[in-house]
Amino acid sequence: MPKKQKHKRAQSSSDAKKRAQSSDATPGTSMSRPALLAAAVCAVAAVVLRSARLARPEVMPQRLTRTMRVRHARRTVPCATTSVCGARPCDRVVIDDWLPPAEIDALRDIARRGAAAADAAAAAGGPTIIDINSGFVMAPGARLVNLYQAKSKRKPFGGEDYELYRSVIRRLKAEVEAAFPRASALYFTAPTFLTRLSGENATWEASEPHDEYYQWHVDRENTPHYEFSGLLYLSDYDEDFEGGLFTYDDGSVVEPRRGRLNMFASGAENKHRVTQVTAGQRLTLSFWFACDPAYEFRDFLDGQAHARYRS
Ligand SMILES: O=C(O)CCC(=O)C(=O)O
Ligand SMILES: [Fe+2]
Repeated sequence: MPKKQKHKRAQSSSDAKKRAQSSDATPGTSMSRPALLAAAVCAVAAVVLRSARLARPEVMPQRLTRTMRVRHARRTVPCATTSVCGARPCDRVVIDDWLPPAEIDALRDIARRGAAAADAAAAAGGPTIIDINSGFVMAPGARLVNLYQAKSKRKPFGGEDYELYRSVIRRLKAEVEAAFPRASALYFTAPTFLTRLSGENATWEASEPHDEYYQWHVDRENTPHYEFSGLLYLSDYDEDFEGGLFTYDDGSVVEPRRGRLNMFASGAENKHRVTQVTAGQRLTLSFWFACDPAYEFRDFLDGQAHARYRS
């Protein structure tokens, strides 16, 4: 070891000894008590600041692109109408990376298996709507298929699929209740869908009034007991598909991104539509919550059409 360096080491070890002997030093450290206290105060302040930053919602950008990653973006929107729920926020909230990629892939696979039931008869383009509860799959040009009444003995979904679906819905409920705090509970309601919007048939065109995804609409005007709407995107804008932007009528846009949870109050303040998908496939899980317990959909994977809600 070069002399100079040796000296430096020896010097610093004797310094350390001196510091340890000093009455101001904390046993086992080379820091004085005041310095240690200052460091602890700084560390606590950093944690407090960080959690304050995390607790503060971000403001939703006018166009939330796929590559932006928001932790909890909110736009405050005044309510356009009152509802049976009474006072509640009418905001729009987006949370990214809400579900881990493995669960997104599993939901994508459920959608793929469900949609396959209609594919033989359907034109590839347009929306395919899969109602996991009743088993109905609806696609343009195809007759209505019921997955649970199909002649084939092979059921499209198994126990693990249902378990995942139920668990996702349970977590969604907690998230919607946290995003839109109200005095009383919310109830998961029907219908709920996995939807595939396909751009693969260039000749397919949206037409009034049934292709409502592509038309301006208010969810509560279509289904009066909807209080809060939610969409969990299972595919990436510009990667998995083209077109397919979620657009509010005030011009703000949400680009779908895998794992992006898009929630909003279902009234006229949040009129929206989806622009036509022009290539690829766009997959979404859509769900709604009511505030009237009579519309609660308890055992929602019972294969029954949702003529009755509470089981
Ligand atoms: O898929 C979307 O982004 C929106 C779908 C929608 O508007 C609806 O299901 O009511
Ligand atoms: Fe909608």
